[in-house]
Amino acid sequence: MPLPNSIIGYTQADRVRVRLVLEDGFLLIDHAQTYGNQPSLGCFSSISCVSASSTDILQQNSIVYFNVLWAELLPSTLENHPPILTIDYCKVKDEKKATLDRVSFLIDAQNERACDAWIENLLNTSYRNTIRNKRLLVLINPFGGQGAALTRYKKYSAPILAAARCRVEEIETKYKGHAAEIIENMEGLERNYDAIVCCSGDGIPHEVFNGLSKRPNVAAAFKIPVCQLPCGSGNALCVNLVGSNDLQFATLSVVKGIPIPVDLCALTQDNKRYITFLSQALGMIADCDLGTENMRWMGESRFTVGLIMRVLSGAKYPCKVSVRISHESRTQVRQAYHEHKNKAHTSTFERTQLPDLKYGTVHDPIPEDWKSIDTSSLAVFYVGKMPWVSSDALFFPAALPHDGYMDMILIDSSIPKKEILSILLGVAEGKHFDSKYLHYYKVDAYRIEPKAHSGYISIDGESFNFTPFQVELHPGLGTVLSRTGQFQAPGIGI
Ligand SMILES: Nc1ncnc2c1ncn2[C@@H]1O[C@H](COP(=O)(O)OP(=O)(O)OP(=O)(O)O)[C@@H](O)[C@H]1O
Repeated sequence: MPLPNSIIGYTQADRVRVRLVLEDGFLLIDHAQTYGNQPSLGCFSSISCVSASSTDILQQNSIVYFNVLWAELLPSTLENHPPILTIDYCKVKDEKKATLDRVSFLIDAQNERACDAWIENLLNTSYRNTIRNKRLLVLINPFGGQGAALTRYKKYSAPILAAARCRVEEIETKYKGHAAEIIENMEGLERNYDAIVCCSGDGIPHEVFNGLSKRPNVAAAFKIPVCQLPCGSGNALCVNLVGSNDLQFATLSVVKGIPIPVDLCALTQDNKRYITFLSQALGMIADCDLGTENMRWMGESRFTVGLIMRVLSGAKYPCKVSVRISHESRTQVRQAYHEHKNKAHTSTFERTQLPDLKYGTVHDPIPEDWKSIDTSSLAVFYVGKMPWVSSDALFFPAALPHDGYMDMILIDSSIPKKEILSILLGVAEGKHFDSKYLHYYKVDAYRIEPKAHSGYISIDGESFNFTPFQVELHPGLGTVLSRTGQFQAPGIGI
């Protein structure tokens, strides 16, 4: 028997009769059915009053399925009091901010069974693209976001996860590297969880991907989606997957997110092998990120101030870059972007072991077909696998989750200082992409060898040794939870 797609209920406050209809894309809470085109006689407790046209009714009294968390029928506890239908959902503003809310209706006792079936229909539709009652492993860095991560999680995220009836295990990280250890060693991780949620900055996801790479069955481990509740100082993973760093909106996206495969990068340095999911930087960006700790008192502007100081002083970062470039001109990069943008996501990775390194490690000879760029005057070396590197820096507008390339930006310090400044201060909207003063390549492997004795290397925002490293791609190795199945970035025009 098909499940019913509408049910009659009554508002609790004034017993106004309403029809709850499962429309295409949203749940309609319809006064008009009862009263024709007349204004309604009352209001719902949590939804604004309806007064004018049917368009207003639609706009004001509908809940998009993505925002529906749960619905249930509470049997009546008092004699002669009908059962109550409750619908928990997130009120969403501008596709960026969310708040938890609930609407409730009285149901005729004789409609109880029909209402149960309707609820099933509503939940099936609301969770069409993802798992219901997700089992979540939440890793909380209590020091993330200047020590506010735990409090913010409890206040803003936990209530939404509870409303969605997720089954949650929370673990606080106790020291640097703890998240990687938890993920590497947890028994039954693949069996017991539907997602790993990093309640942190980008440091914990970095550790999680590295922990997953050490599991005995790497293919199964990397199928667990990783996602982020933005509770750190840098929350790029969330910005790319959710399109906002509002904690409640991100929590809704954890509940409703769609698993998608993402390329991950293998990095070798000294005698170690790592996974990096976001970015690798040397030069001004790494310097401003990691070398401005003494300016933390300035808050977020330390990065901009650090940048201006370095550009004005003509800072240079001599190094040798050897790179396997797949798309070199901006036209080729655009073509590659549009070719891959709408391709179906199919993860090709099936072996149980971490894939072999196609190009060896940083200690092996450099393949002959790699291009060599030997420069004493590099200003910026930045490689990314996701468009946003922070909520206000769209450094890699052409990056895609699963195109098999990393995006590389090189800027030489010999260009006019005002051009470097305008590029770096203009990344907020990704407008630098068309600047003739920078190189923007799609690459699939590279090595960088710094020539100075000391400096900063930033990998996913974390500080690494200042020694040569080499990176190549593992296409589609990782899985993340995306709000829409894509990265949330404007992309680049044709
Ligand atoms: N209990 C802990 N004590 C100290 N360091 C920790 C702890 N838990 C996690 N860490 C480490 O803190 C680092 C930063 O974490 P995260 O990215 O979550 O926060 P953040 O606020 O963005 O920090 P930062 O501004 O330092 O990047 C990571 O390297 C992580 O391993």
